[in-house]
Amino acid sequence: MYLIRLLVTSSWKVIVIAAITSLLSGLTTTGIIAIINNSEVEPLGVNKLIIIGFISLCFFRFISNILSQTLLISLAQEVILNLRMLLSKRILESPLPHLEKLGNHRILATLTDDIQSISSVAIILPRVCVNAVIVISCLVYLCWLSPTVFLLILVFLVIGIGSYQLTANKAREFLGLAREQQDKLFKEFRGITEGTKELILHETKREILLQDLQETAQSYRHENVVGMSLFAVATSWAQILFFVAIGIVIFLLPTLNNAQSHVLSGYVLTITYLIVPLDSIMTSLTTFSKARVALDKIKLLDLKLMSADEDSDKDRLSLTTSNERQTQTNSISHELPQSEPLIPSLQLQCLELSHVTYTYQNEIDDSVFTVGSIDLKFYPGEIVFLIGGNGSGKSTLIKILTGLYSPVDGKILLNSQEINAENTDWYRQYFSVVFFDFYLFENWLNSGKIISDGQIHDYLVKLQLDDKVKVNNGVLSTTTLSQGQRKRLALLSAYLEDRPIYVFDEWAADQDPVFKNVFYTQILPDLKQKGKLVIAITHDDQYYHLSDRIIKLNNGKVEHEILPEINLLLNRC
Ligand SMILES: Nc1ncnc2c1ncn2[C@@H]1O[C@H](COP(=O)(O)OP(=O)(O)OP(=O)(O)O)[C@@H](O)[C@H]1O
Repeated sequence: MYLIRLLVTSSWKVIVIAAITSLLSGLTTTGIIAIINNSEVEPLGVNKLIIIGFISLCFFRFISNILSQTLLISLAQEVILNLRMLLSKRILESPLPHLEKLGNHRILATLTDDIQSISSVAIILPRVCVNAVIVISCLVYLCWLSPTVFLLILVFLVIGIGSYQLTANKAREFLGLAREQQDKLFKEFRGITEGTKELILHETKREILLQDLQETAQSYRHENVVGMSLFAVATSWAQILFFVAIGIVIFLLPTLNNAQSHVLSGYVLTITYLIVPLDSIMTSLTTFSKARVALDKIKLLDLKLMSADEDSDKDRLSLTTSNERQTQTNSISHELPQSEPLIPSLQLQCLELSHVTYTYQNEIDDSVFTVGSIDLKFYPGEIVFLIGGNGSGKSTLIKILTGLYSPVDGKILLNSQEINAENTDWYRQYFSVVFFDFYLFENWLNSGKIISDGQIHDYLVKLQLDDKVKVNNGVLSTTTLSQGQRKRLALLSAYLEDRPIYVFDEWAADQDPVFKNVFYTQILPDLKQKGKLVIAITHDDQYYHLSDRIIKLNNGKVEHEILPEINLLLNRC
C-alpha cells in the first residue's frame, strides 16, 4: 500500500522506535492484566514483589504509551506533509495536456478531499498500532492460559475478519462510486465560484445548476450512506461474533472441561479487555477503506505517485527534516529565491520549429484538430505578431513553442540544439509569458532576481500603478485591481524575469487605448532594443506595422508570413 510504503521510506528510524514503544505498551498492558488475574489466586498484600511489579508495569505502560503515541503522531504528520509535497510536485511535473484533460475539479478534489482521507489514516494509525499490539499480546497471553480458548477465539476472529472483508469489499465499491460523484460535485462548485455573476443574473441558469448540484449531492449521499451502512453491518457482525465467542467461553467451556472459576475469570477478563482495542481496530477499517478509495483515485489520475524516479523524492524528503522543510516552506512564501539555477546562461541565437505538428483528439466525437506542420524561425531582437481567427491555433502554437506541449511530430531547435524530454525544463526557462488566462503570484514579483523595491516602484510608475500598488521586499501590497491593471502587473512580473524570449497572448486586449498605445509603441520596442525576441498574439491591426513579422494562422496552418526584413534574417542560423 502506497501509504505504508511512504511511511516506511520516509522515516524508518522513528518507525522502529515507535514499534518498540508500542510493543512495550501492549506487553505491559497484558502484564497488568496477568497480575490482576493472579491477584485472585494470591492476595496482593501477601506478595510484595507482585505489588512492585504491578506499579512498575503501570509506570512503564504510562511512559511507553505516551512515547509510542507521540512518536506515531509525529510520524503520521510527517506522512501527511510528504504526501502533500509529493502530490503537488507530481501535479506540477505532469504534462500540461494531461492536466488539462483531467480538469481542475479533479485535481482540486484530490488535493483537498483525497489528501484529507489519507491524512485520516495517518492520524488514527498510532491508535491502531497500539491496539494491534494489545490484541496480539492478549492473544498470546490467552494461548498461554489455555490453548483451547485461544484456538476458539482465533477461529471466531478468522470467521469475523473473513466475513467483514466480504461486506467491506462491497462497501468499498459504494465509496468508490461516491468518490466519482465528488468529482462531479467539485465541477459544479467551480461553476458556482467562477460563474457567480452569471448565475446571480440568470435565474434559469441558476436553477439548472442547483438542480444538477442537488442530483449529484443526492447520489453522493446515497452511495456514501450505503457504503458506510455496509461497513456498520460488517463491524457489528464482527463484534457480535466476538460476543458469541465470549458466551461460549463463559457458558459452554466450563461444562466441557470443568474449568476452575479463577481460570475462567482469567479468560473472561482477557477477552473482555480485547473487545475495546479490537472494536477500535474494526471501526478504523472504514477510515482505511476510504483512504484506499482515495489512493485508487490518485492512481487513476496517473500522477505517477510512485513512479521510477520517486526515489530521488524520497531521498530528498527523508534527508530534510520536517523542521528544515517547515523553514523552507515559510521562506518560499515570504522570501524571494536568491538564484534560479535553470535560468539559461546562453543567449538566444535562433529558435526554430521544424515540421512541428500537434494534434488534439476530441474524446467525445473522435474528431481531431491538428496544428502544423509548422516551419518557423525566430531571432533575438524581433517583434513577431501572431494573428488569425478564433480557433485558428494561435494559443496552441504558443504552448508548443514554450515547451508546454510536446510536438507529436517534428522538432524544436534552440540555437541548433534539439529540444527533447531531458532538456525541456531548461528550454522553458528561456520564456517569459503572459497568458490570456494568466495567474498573478503576488509575492513572486521579483522571482529569481535581486531587484530593489525602488526599481520596481519605477516600473509601477511607468505602468501607472504606483498610486494603487506599493511594493515591500518584492511583495505587492495588493492584487485586487481591475483586470487590465492586474494584467499590467503580470507584464511587470514577466518584465522583471528578464528572459530572452517574451510571449504575450492577447495582452493588450483589455487595456485602455492609452495604455494599449504604450504597450505597442514603448514596451515592445524597449524589449526589442534589449535584444529580446517578442512574440505577441494580437488582433490590434492598427499596430501591425510596428512588428518585424506577422504570422497568420488559419485552421492550424501558417497561411502566410509577412516578412519585411526576411532576407536580412534568413542566414542567421
Ligand atoms: N484542450 C483542448 N482539447 C481539445 N481541443 C482543443 C483544446 N484546446 C484547443 N482545442 C482545439 O484547438 C483549436 C485551436 O485552439 P486555440 O486555442 O489554439 O485557438 P486560438 O487561435 O488561440 O483561438 P482564440 O483566438 O479564440 O484564442 C480549437 O478550435 C479547439 O477546437
